[in-house]
Amino acid sequence: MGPAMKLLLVAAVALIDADFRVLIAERPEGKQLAGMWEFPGGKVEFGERPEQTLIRELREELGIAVEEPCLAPLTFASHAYESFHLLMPLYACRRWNGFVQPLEGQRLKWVRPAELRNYPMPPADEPLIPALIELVGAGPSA
Ligand SMILES: Nc1nc2c([nH]c(=O)n2[C@H]2C[C@H](O)[C@@H](COP(=O)(O)OP(=O)(O)OP(=O)(O)O)O2)c(=O)[nH]1
Repeated sequence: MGPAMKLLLVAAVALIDADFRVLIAERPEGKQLAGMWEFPGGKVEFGERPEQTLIRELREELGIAVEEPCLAPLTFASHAYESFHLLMPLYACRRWNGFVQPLEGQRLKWVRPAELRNYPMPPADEPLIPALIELVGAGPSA
């Protein structure tokens, strides 16, 4: 065993629209992994369940309201970054209230799962793409 590594729990969600596209957001300048495209979400705070984290983050970051039964577990990432080990459940969500807005100034894109590979994503995210393709299909352009 190597030195003890901090385990970081982050909840993420693939919002899926009526055209079978998935929402990704660009990580802003100044943050770790800046310029990479990621799924909305964030760190699970003390006392939170991952579903509560997502409901909170989706309200804060995108201005939409999601109900817990609409968050379906899809897959997860387990990835060793240099200074922590990321454990990141990825949920899928097709229903929400309100319109997605970039409330934190982040760039947003709706993309077909098969096109996710055209966007630089954090290394933890790449293994998650096949599960999304499987779930919603690659789309007509693939
Ligand atoms: N939300 C999200 N985070 C991801 C993904 N892939 C991935 O490696 N991460 C990592 C990046 C961060 O280290 C961590 C998420 O933390 P965060 O977004 O809540 O926090 P942050 O690094 O922006 O820092 P902070 O200022 O909010 O503390 O998980 C992803 O698809 N979505």
